[in-house]
This record gives sequence, structure tokens and C-alpha cells, in this order.
Amino acid sequence: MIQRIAIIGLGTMGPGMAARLARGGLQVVAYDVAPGAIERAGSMLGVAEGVLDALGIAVPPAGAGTVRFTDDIADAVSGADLVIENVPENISIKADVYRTIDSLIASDTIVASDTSGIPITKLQAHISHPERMVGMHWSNPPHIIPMIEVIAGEKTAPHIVTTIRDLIRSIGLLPVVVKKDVPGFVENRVLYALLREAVDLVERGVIEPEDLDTCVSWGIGYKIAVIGPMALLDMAGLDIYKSVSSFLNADLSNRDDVAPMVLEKTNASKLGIKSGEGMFSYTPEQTKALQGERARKLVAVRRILEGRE
Ligand SMILES: NC(=O)c1ccc[n+]([C@@H]2O[C@H](COP(=O)([O-])OP(=O)(O)OC[C@H]3O[C@@H](n4cnc5c(N)ncnc54)[C@H](O)[C@@H]3O)[C@@H](O)[C@H]2O)c1
Ligand SMILES: Cc1ncc(C=O)c(C(=O)O)c1O
Repeated sequence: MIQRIAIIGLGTMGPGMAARLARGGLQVVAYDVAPGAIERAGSMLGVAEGVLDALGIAVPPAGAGTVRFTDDIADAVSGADLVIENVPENISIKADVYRTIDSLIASDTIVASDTSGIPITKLQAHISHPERMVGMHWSNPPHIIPMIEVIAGEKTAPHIVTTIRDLIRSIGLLPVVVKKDVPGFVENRVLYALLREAVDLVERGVIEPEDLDTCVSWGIGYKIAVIGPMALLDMAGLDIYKSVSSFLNADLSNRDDVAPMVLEKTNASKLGIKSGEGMFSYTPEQTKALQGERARKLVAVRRILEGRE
């Protein structure tokens, strides 16, 4: 039974994950190589806990879990039943972490990666006892979005998938088991198909970025939260989809590299909210207000979608 969880990496995702797991009654020890990240994670944890209260996520009868931060990776993983690796999306950084923890954990400690889409089979090559490694892909913001993908690599033991699926379910979240270890798994394959087309339309001057967001959020996003893509096909009619896709699919972006607009911005360190500018610009005050407003809206929508309002 999983009770003690180590989280390695406390950037965008780690603090919200820690808060959500602790709310489910689990004991979390969280580590980051950067002291600044540990400091930031403390305040992000407090914000996430407030959002969990607003979502009405109850503490289990046995009581809430705990989150403890540490700057010592050996301390973080000591006695862990599950280690969740949550460091940047770069195989060599992830492999370094696996090499470091390998001698610090038991051979049956489960090691999960929150990778956005590196096949688990590739990551497994960098750890001993690869049968205990599994993909556990959360969605951002992880304390609010309830769905988590669970992915087996070629060498993952089936019972590890079941254990992680059951853990996710036991704390009131929604596991989705992905049946093949394809790059990007399912959520990001669908998201990146949408993002590729969206970036292409803005880059070609078909639409302004603000208008693209209005079109997608109100035309597609709002609807798709209630009616998933497969159900939407039935609502529109497969005959309509057949007619439109017969001419439209060939016209959609099939770019297989990173769009020049994205390269230009990343080369200029315009990374989005984390750097104050990306597709849009953000002052620190605007960022704080935006994050609060987004959390409030996501909480309200989730309560309604769950039939709690
Ligand atoms: N950002 C998202 O929307 C999102 C969503 C789901 C999954 N993911 C995936 O989760 C993982 C983490 O993403 P993120 O957005 O939180 O990244 P991030 O860059 O915000 O944070 C990564 C953290 O890892 C730390 N780190 C780097 N090397 C380390 C090491 N050797 N040991 C311990 N800590 C180390 C960094 O200091 C940083 O705080 C990635 O694989 C990413 O693809 C990201
Ligand atoms: C752009 C983008 N890329 C990856 C992920 C998750 O892996 C997300 C997300 O969870 O929101 C994302 O927005």
C-alpha cells in the first residue's frame, strides 16, 4: 500500500501535486535541486491548499496527510513507497535523477514520471528494475485538474499500473490508463494537434492571438468540457465529419518541426507567464490576479460538471 511519496522537482507542477496527494491522506516529502524552487513551493503549496478547500476536497476519515520539504534527495526518497519524478522534460536530466535515486531506494519502490510525453520505455532504460517504472502524467494545474494518465512502458509490470491507477482513484481523482506507450500519450497528442493548428493560424495572420483564444475557448473548449470529441462526432453527425474532413484535413497544418514564431520567442527568453512575456505580456500583479481568477473559474466549472452545484 502506498503511504509515503517522494516528489522530485518543485517547479510548475510539483507543489500542486504535493498539496493534492497530502489532501488525499498521503505523506509527501518534496525535494528540488534549486533552493529558490523550494522556497517558492512553500507559498505555492499554501495557495493550492486554499483552492482545494474551495473545491470542497474533503480530508479522508483517517486524516490529512503532510508535506515536508527537504534539500536532501536521500532524505526525500528514504522509505518512499512511490517516487514521482517531476524534473524538466529532458531525458538526460531525468536519467540523472534515476541514477541518483537508484542506490537510495528499495528495488520494489515504484518510480513514476510526470513526463509530458517521453515514452516510458525510453525512460526505463535508465533505471534498475525497470518493471517498477510507470508514467503518471498529471495535467496543469495539478491540484485542480482531476484526470491523470497512467502509462506502462514495455517493461512495466502490469501490477504497477494497477497500483497507481488504484492510488489515483482512492484519493478521488480520475485515472485514465493509456494502452500504448506512444509519444505524448493521449492528452498531449490531442492538445498538441490543437496547438499546432492554433499557432499556425496566428503565425499566418489568419487571426489575432486574443481572438484565437476567444474562438477556441467559447466555440470549442466550453462545449468539449461537457461533450468529449467522440460524443461530439455523434452530436454533429458522422456524415458531416466525413464531408468536412474530406477537404479540410489536407489543408490543416502538418508542420513537423517547431514553429518559427515559437522559436523566435523562446530564443528571446519570452517563455510566457514564468518570464513575464510570451504570446501575451504579464506584470507580476497581472499574473497574480490572473492565476486567482483562473483558479476561481476552474473551481466553479468543476463543481458544476461534477453536479455539485
Ligand atoms: N508545465 C506543465 O504544464 C506540465 C504539465 C504536466 C506535466 N509536465 C511535465 O512535468 C515535468 C516537470 O514540469 P514543470 O513544468 O513542473 O517543470 P519546471 O521547469 O517548472 O520545474 C522543474 C523543476 O525541477 C527542478 N530540477 C531540475 N533538475 C533537478 C534535479 N536533478 N533534481 C531535482 N530537481 C530538479 C528545477 O529546479 C525545477 O524547479 C516535465 O516532465 C513536464 O513535461 C508539465
Ligand atoms: C502546453 C502544455 N504542454 C504540456 C502539458 C502537460 O503535459 C500542458 C498541460 O498540462 O496543460 C500544457 O498546457
